[in-house]
Amino acid sequence: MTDWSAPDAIDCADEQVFQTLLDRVETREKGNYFEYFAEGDEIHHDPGLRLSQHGNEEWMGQTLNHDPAYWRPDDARERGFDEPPAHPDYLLACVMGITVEDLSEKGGYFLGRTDVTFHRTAYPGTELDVTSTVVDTRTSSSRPDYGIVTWESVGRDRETGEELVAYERTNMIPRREPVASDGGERQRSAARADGSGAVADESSPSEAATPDLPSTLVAPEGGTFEDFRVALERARDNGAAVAYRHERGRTMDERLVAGLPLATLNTARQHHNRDVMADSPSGDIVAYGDVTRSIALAHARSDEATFRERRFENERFHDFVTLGDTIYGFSRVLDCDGEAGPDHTGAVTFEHVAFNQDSTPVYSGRRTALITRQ
Ligand SMILES: C/C(=C\C(=O)O)C(=O)SCCNC(=O)CCNC(=O)[C@H](O)C(C)(C)COP(=O)(O)OP(=O)(O)OC[C@H]1O[C@@H](n2cnc3c(N)ncnc32)[C@H](O)[C@@H]1OP(=O)(O)O
Repeated sequence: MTDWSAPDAIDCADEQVFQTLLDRVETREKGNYFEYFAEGDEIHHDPGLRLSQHGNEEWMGQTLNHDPAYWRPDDARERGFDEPPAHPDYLLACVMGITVEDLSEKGGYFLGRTDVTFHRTAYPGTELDVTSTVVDTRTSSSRPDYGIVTWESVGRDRETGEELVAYERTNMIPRREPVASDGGERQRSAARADGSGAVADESSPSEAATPDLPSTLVAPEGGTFEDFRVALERARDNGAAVAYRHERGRTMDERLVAGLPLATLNTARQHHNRDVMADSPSGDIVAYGDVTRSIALAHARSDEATFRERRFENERFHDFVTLGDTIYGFSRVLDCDGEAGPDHTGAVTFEHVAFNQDSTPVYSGRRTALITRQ
C-alpha cells in the first residue's frame, strides 16, 4: 500500500497533480455564518491589538487627518491631552478591525453603525481588549442568501479595564446554505462592467420628482464654534440650510484599501483578496468603511477648529468604494449647543457625507464634536 505520508509520495510541484489535489481537498473555512449568531451571545475577540504611534501616524497621514495634536506634544498639551493621543478614527478602526475575524470575515457588507461613543482618550501603547454582544439577528427580506446581524462592541484598555469606545454595528452575513447567488448585483457595477459608466434609470433627471430642498445653502465663514452658530442662526432666519462641500479629495490606492485595514487586523477578504473579489459585485477589493469615513471626516475637520470627537450616530455605508475611486466630503450643520463641553468650546452636530467622483454618496453619518469657540 502506498504510504501517502512519505515526502516523495506526491509531487505537489506537478501542476496537474496539484490541480487534482486542490479539487479533492476540503477548504478549512474562516469566519462564521449567520446561523452561528444568537441574540445575547457574548464574543471575546483575541488577539487584541496594541495601538502604536506608527499606526496612528500612518492612519492620520494617509487619510488626511493632519491634526498635530495627535503627534506634537506641545500642541497636544494645548488641547488638554497629557501627551499626543491615538486619533479617534484610528482607535475606532482598530477596535472594529479586531472583531472582523469572529463577526464578519465570512463576507457580506458592513451596513452601518450607531451610538459610537468615546468614553476615554486612548494613547499609543494601549493594548485593546474588545468584546461584542449579539443584540439582533434577522433574515434579509431583499437578499435571501444573507442575514442581518447587529452587535454591540466595546473596546477597553486591557490593563485597566476602562472603556475607551463603544458602538453598535450592523452587517449582512452570508447564510450557511445560500438559496441563490449573491443577489447583490448593483447598478453601478453593471455600468462599470459594460464600460459605459452609465447607470440605467427609467426616469430622466428632468422627469424625476424634484426633492423639497431649501433654495439657499449657507456656508460658515470660518471653522470656529461661533462661525457655525452664526451660520445656523442666519440660515434659520431665512429658511435656509447650512451645507457645504470640502475641496479636498483622496483617491483610493492599495495602501488605503488593503494596507490600512490589515494594520488594524481586519481580515475581511473584501479589502485585500483581489482574486476572490474579482467575482463579486464590486469586481475588485473595496475600501474598509472606516477608511472611507475617516477621509470624508478629515476633509470636514480641515475646515473646522476641532477640539474633541464626542459621538457618531446613524452611520450608513451606501455603496462600495473600490481602487481608483476618489472620496470627497460634504457637511450639513444640524445643531449648535453652546452649553456643552468646556467654556472655550461648543458642541456642533453635523451630518457628513462621503461621496465619490460620480457624486454618489458612499457614507453618511451624524457626528457631534466639540469645536473651539474663537
Ligand atoms: C469592515 C467591513 C466589512 C466587515 O465588517 O467585515 C467593511 O468595511 S465592508 C465595506 C463597507 N461597506 C460597503 O462597502 C457596503 C456598501 N453598501 C452597499 O454596497 C449596499 O448598501 C448593499 C449592497 C450592502 C445593500 O444595498 P441595497 O440592497 O440597496 O440596500 P438596502 O435595500 O437599503 O438594504 C438591504 C438590507 O439591509 C438593511 N440595512 C441596510 N442598512 C442597515 C443598517 N444600517 N442597519 C440595519 N439594517 C440595515 C435594510 O433594511 C435591508 O433589509 P432587507 O433585506 O430585509 O430589506
